[in-house]
Amino acid sequence: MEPYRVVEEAQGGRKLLVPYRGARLLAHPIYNKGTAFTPEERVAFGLDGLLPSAVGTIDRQAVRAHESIRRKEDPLEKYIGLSALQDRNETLFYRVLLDHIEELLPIVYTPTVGRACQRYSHIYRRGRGLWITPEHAGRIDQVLGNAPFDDVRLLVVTDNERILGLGDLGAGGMGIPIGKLAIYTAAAGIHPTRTLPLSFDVGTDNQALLDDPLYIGYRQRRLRGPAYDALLDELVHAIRRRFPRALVQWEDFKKGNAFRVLDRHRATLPSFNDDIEGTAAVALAGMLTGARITGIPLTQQRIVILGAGAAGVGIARLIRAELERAGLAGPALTAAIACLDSGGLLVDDRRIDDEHKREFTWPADLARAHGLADGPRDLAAVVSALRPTALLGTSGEPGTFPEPIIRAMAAATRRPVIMPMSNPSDLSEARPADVITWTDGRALLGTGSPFHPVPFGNRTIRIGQANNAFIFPGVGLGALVSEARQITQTMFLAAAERLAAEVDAHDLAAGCLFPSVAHLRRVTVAVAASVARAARDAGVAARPLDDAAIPAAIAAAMWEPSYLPMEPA
Ligand SMILES: NC(=O)C1=CN([C@@H]2O[C@H](COP(=O)(O)OP(=O)(O)OC[C@H]3O[C@@H](n4cnc5c(N)ncnc54)[C@H](OP(=O)(O)O)[C@@H]3O)[C@@H](O)[C@H]2O)C=CC1
Ligand SMILES: CC(=O)C(=O)O
Ligand SMILES: [Mg+2]
Repeated sequence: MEPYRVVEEAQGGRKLLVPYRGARLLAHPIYNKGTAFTPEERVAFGLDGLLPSAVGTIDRQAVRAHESIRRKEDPLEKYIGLSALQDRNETLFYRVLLDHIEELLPIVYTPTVGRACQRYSHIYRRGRGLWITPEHAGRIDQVLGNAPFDDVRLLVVTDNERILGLGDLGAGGMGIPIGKLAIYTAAAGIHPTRTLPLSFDVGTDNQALLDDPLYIGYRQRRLRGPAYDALLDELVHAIRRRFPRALVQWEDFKKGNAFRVLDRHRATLPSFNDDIEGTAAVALAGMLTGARITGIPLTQQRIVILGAGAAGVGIARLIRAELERAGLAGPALTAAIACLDSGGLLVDDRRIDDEHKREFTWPADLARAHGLADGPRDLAAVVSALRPTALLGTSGEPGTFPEPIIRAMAAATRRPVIMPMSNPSDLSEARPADVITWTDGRALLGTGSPFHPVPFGNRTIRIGQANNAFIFPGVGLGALVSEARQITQTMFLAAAERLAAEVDAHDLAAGCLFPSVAHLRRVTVAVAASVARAARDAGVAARPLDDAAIPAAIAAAMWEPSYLPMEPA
């Protein structure tokens, strides 16, 4: 591990201390400036003759790099091109990503990252981040010492078992931590040297991968049970020791491990599960924006969630917490949220072994009071009986919001909130153009993956993205600036409320539940400020900041992708 060092100069300038020269410097993505090395730097760092004559600027380089990405037609080729740029010159990669965030987020993130994860072993070029396997047991601390930089503040860790809605993708899941951290850097300005993607590669039960001669991962069936826990405990303690200031984001673990790992390590190190908690905050934000548009307060909404896994349970927990804060209690609180799994509505006259589902299981009496005593309790029956004002999908099953159900929603509610949140796009519970047609343009929509705007009548409807990308960068940034020791539920409530508040009057009038992704960086700063405040108020901030001090602390923590003058280290 090496330090990344920037020195402040007396005149207020900043210089980067660089430990490499010549070809090694050009090959280092963190320090490389390509054609933008100045004539003086070319002499000082032994680069003369290694670069063409013209001295470029990052602006011109960004135009060239963007042109070459645009020329590619296949999104997967664009992904490969962008990864190559990231591996060559990270500053330029982030500059291009930020300049074209709406166009490129669907490449580095959902939906294309899903395809990249599926094809990972076949498109693999170069390692990034760390891969921890059972072969490292007993020496994980030493392996963490091989990370390229020493002051890591943020890790995104996956065990690859539930990558988006695509299931167990083995070592290919690494595309997700890499993509999430790219969003952290683009949206929250976390410097790339402070981030570390980590694949907890404990094997795969995906037979096609095990049979693939090109598979790059740990070619064994998944480690499970106490051996899994012991390896993860070792990893967590090694992270604590090596990177004592780091926050960990657990990502795309399958439900059982997702809940267990989160609970087991919540107090060991600042950590959160993005699929359970980040997703919940984006869903709650969508509900709060919906309430702003319709004027129906959250406490009077009837909410149905299709999918009672990690995401669905997380959403139900956070919405319930918000409802409790608003004074709802008892049976009214229970009745406000109906959750369904593949067996239909969760009711206690059914056998439900999953303890997390039981948190949202209705007493049979409540189901009976709503006319759901006998007969099917599938989504169609539930929508017909409850006449919900909001329908959220976290099932990972495409087409599970079919026309009759959406039409029934629209018949009962003037402006129903409909959020098919499953990823990637092909797994969305419904396609926005259909939902808009079936509701005569009245639905308030949010989708997990990006969809093109939909023309309807004389207007074009922008589809808001109900994706945790609007939440986790602000939660991470707010937690880091306040040096939060734990990530609390109140921090996610604050993030959700702030995201909803960031939807402007124009978007509200147009019926958009979320801001445009083009504003991701501005929204992230706002969310981070609210999260830092919530961390302070919850008493978990080692650096409790006054409201007035928060904006400056956030601005100081954020990196802009531009080149610094260099000096030999
Ligand atoms: N937009 C966003 O920001 C996010 C979206 N997601 C997406 O949510 C999806 C689910 O993720 P996750 O919760 O982790 O997955 P899980 O596997 O934990 O949960 C899936 C749930 O859906 C239920 N289900 C599956 N098929 C049906 C069906 N036909 N009808 C009703 N219920 C069904 C399952 O039922 P059973 O329990 O009976 O098997 C289970 O309860 C993924 O596609 C993921 O990409 C996740 C995180 C963030
Ligand atoms: C967005 C996300 O985290 C997921 O689909 O898993
Ligand atoms: Mg996820």
